[in-house]
Amino acid sequence: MPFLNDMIEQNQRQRDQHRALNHENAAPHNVVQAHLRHQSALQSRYRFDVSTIMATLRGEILGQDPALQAVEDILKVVRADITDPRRPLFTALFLGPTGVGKTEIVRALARALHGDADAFCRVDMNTLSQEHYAAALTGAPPGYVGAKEGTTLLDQDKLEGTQGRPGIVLFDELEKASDEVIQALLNVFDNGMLTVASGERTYSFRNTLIFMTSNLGARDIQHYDERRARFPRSLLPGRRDRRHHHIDKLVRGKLLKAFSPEFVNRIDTTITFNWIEADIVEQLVALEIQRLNQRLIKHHCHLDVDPKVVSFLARQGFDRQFGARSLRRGVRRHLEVPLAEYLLRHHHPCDNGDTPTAYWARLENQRVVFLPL
Ligand SMILES: Nc1ncnc2c1ncn2[C@@H]1O[C@H](COP(=O)(O)OP(=O)(O)OP(=O)(O)O)[C@@H](O)[C@H]1O
Repeated sequence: MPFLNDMIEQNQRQRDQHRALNHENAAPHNVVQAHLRHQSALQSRYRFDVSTIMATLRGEILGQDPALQAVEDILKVVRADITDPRRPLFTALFLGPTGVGKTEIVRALARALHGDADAFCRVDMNTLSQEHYAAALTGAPPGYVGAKEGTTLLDQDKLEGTQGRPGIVLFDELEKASDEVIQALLNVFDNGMLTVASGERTYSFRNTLIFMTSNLGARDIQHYDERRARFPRSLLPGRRDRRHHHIDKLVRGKLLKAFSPEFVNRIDTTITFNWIEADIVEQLVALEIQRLNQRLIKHHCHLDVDPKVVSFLARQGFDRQFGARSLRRGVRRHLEVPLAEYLLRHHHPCDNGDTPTAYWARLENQRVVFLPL
């Protein structure tokens, strides 16, 4: 009878697994396999879907595959709920040039995880370099000017997250942090706790994804790239891996000069972001227009742009040195300003649901159509 056969087989399997687990000389590999087979369900307190989050991130962040891969790896380990409970869930350091998506990836993650791009606690290390603010993070003696600042610097809810979703904190411009702040962070990396303002308040980072950004080495990357640009073949897509490898080495060297090995050694992942390359510039412009359209929803309008306009904005707005920010400036100048003028003239808050009539302009002899939704 198939049913009996199944039961006999299952019993035999369980006996084998048991024997494998108890066998003194069993190879570790076998033990892990047997043990995994024994587990039937994932027992995780986290309630998010890694592939859904990654699909959102991949739609929002372009040209940064190694960084996206690192975030995916982080999320998998967290979702499986196998991180060390006495430490932060993960610490990642994002390095590289300006305007390439280091902060945006954290915003996109906050949006995908918590439904709000600002649902993360951002600490600007530049501000912390002022002594009295630093005291707010490191714990000032009572009566000291920084002693009461802890509550304003760290947003406990955003930092600690919820039972099913991790909190997110971003320490921006890490290279500007003072030695005391770095020491405080080192303790956080070690035991996931931070006591500030003379012991009055304790923050737990044990359910927190810690991200840090730094522009360390950005100037060296620029010089290196300028030298390479004299040899156009070196900028060909096929050479990118070698170039990225070299830049990564350069930046890591800088990192070790700026911070102690103990600090660097406690960071789980260090990623050097790529320059924005010419071949993704049009996609970035299209993405900026998509973001603008999201913001236009509340005005019941939509912007319809001819692909030739996208090419124009990509051509004239791109400056590699300033990354995607230069493109945003082009979109603002050529699209946002005329649209804002149009909205102010034709779309009054007291319209009572009236939608504006379609508007269109010419940019580089191409149509930019502004449609009522
Ligand atoms: N790779 C990218 N994909 C999509 N959008 C990007 C990307 N890089 C930059 N952007 C756009 O440019 C803006 C600026 O990027 P971001 O704030 O991430 O810069 P950054 O790398 O953190 O630079 P900085 O070190 O100067 O803070 C973002 O808000 C986003 O609109």
